[in-house]
Amino acid sequence: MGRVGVLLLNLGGPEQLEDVRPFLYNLFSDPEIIRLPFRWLQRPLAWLISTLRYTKSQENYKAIGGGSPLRRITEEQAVALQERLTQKGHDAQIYVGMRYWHPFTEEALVRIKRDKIEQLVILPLYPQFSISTSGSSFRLLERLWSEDPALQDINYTVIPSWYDRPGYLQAMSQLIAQELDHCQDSEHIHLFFSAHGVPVNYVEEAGDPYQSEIENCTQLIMDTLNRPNPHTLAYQSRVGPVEWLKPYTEEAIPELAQQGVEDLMVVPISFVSEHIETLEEIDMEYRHLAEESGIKNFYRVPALNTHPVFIEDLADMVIEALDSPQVKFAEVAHPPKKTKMYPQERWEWGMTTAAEVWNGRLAMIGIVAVLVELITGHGPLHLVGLL
Ligand SMILES: C=CC1=C(C)c2cc3[nH]c(cc4nc(cc5[nH]c(cc1n2)c(C)c5CCC(=O)O)C(CCC(=O)O)=C4C)c(C)c3C=C
Ligand SMILES: [Fe+2]
Repeated sequence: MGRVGVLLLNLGGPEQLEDVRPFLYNLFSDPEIIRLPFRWLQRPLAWLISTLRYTKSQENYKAIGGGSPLRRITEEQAVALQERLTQKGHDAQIYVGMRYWHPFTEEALVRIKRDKIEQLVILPLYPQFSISTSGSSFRLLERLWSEDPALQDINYTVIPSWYDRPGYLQAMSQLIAQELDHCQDSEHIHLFFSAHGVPVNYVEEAGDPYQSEIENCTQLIMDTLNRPNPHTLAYQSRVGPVEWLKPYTEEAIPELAQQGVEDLMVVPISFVSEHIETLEEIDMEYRHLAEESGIKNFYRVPALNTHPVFIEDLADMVIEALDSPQVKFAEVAHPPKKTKMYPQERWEWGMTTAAEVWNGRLAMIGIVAVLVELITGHGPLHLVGLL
């Protein structure tokens, strides 16, 4: 086997407050983040949204110390992974490729070429696949590969998602168990799995497997944890006016409080590192909301970061990927679209949406017929030659 490299993919985050606006511009310029009917609208809209959003976003980054810790933690994960691979007898160089901030994916590829890597394992640091995260990075890589013959010489393989790996599930349940064991009467604590949301149309129309992977992952973690605690899954970090996956975290927390839940433990589920959405959104905004809603004890399970069981599993994933048939971008970058059937297209008898739509259509034909007769002096049947 030639020189081995591992490319860790993540989203990236602004390291200082001045980075927030250009970071948001990069994020919203991505058609996998905002899906628009016209490509030419993407950049003007990205400029508008980043301009309108950055001061509020800067306040959030200020609240967690002035920048995202995502780069530092991802680089620590890279070092830990390299050490674990070495201990397992595998010499590999690890690269970090962020989608929207430094070190950009493009920068990582320059280093990969410079180091003359021959075998590359591409490993997204998102346990579950979404078009908006791993999918976006895979599409970018697919394009960069198609434009660069030097990259085409590298034997690469992609790991699309890994939420069902026993090591990852074990590490997550260890973190939850540890947190529960610090509390009294821990069996009464309600476990609240909070995943990053995506717009509903990603799942229902674009075929994003994200929701089903998140649901399976939650169940697998609960099975591995093997404790009697009740649990709920909800989705956080909604952006913009369209409908996102439900229940929304900000609605589910007060609802649980109303049902009498007093002890809530939030488990961040779609992230493996601490970042703005754990440190600010969960630890500050949702904690405040929970306390206002009547939750007495609010706990949060930490992100995996460099948890040794997790790093061990990443190392095993890399070794297994090197020994398995290669997975190419074309297989993972484009999930098959779903053909959505709207309720008004599915015929059912009775006072249904379909009947209402057909009544409307027939009424429109009637109105047009009357207008035609008023204007031409002849009815439609006369006009088509039937009378
Ligand atoms: C699985 C994880 C993530 C999914 C799915 C995801 C989808 C998604 N995100 C936005 C909008 C924003 N995301 C932002 C930051 C951000 N998002 C994730 C993860 C997922 N995003 C991470 C790891 C980060 C970086 C956090 C950091 O520490 O800097 C932001 C910027 C932060 C803010 O202003 O709130 C935005 C905006 C959309 C629209 C989307 C799906 C379509
Ligand atoms: Fe996000």
